Amino acid sequence: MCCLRLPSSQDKDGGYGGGPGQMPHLATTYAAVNSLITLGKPEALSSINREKLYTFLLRMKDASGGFRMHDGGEVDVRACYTAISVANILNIVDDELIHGVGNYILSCQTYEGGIAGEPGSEAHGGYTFCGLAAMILINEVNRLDLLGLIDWVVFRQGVEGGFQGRTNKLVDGCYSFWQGAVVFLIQRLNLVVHEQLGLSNDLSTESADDSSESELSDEEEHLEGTSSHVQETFPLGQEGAGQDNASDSPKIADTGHEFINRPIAMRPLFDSMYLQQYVLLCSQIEVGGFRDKPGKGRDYYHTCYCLSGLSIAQYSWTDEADSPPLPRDVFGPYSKCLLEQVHPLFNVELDRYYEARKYFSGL
Ligand SMILES: CC(C)=CCC/C(C)=C/CC/C(C)=C/COP(=O)(O)OP(=O)(O)O
Ligand SMILES: [Zn+2]
Repeated sequence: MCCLRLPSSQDKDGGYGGGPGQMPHLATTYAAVNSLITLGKPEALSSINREKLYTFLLRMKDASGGFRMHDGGEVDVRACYTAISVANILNIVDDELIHGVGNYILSCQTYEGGIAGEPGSEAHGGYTFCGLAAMILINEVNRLDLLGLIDWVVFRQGVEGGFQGRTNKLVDGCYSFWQGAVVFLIQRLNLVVHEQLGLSNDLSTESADDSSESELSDEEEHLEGTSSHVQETFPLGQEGAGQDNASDSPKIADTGHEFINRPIAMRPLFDSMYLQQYVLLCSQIEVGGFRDKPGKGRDYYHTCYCLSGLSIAQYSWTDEADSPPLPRDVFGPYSKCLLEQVHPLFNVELDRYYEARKYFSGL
């Protein structure tokens, strides 16, 4: 099993390469850390040299505020996310690491509303997830134009049910996670969205009342009488009050934990059942594994991100972490198809995330 080789992929100066002897790289460091957390045993967690990893992360930091993927490598939003993700989950994040990251990511949000890999490039689902997740982790998500981002992402689900990565491109199973998770994260950002809409809490409550008087759509009926499901619109001034407000912001080390415990107050902005159908019926290969689309071969990357996207879709109607979806929100036989929930900011199984947090917060 490749994970047994991970300690030897750890560079003597910190970080992980793709294999033993290879140069440390942020993408493989992120993959190695998440793999060790998924293994979850103390031997796996204690094998990570956090002090050296921190110095590797600082070495990757660029004057622009962003991070580069490896020594002499490219600076992009993916590097910002992978650096901040491992720093947060390993409890080694500090002000020096996050300094300027928000400015860099902000400079990558495009006229379309999504986020590009670098300033001046095209908005893309992979980088949009990275940028949004990193901004949440550093407590600066209110600086993004979330209304523009919503406008962009809601049009990325194709008639096939899957998501495309960018405008006018084909759908692909891996974007089930990259784009699906963007929506899943936005569902927990209702207060920032409301602020950017210029709605006060009172107005929001009024709009909730108004909509309850209007004729119910199919989705609204879906929500009727389901106490374990999200409200039709935001119950502001109740749960989540003060979130994303500088004075009440969680400490940077706690952002990943605080975020998952936010109640969802916004229904999904994509068709979750249709996405599940794309993943299971179009991306899945009968002999096992997942692919981009019919006609393509399976690979580990698409298997990982199709499954993570499927989990995101299955849990998109639940209103709190750890509560299981209703059978009607899961496509296919419940006992056979229901997946574990993933943490939407780190893409590791939620239970393993909690174990890792317990372990690393005690160090
Ligand atoms: C954490 C981590 C490693 C993040 C990676 C994020 C990610 C998936 C970035 C996308 C990269 C990219 C430009 C793909 C376009 O490929 P394409 O032109 O073949 O595909 P497209 O037609 O779907 O755009
Ligand atoms: Zn893909």
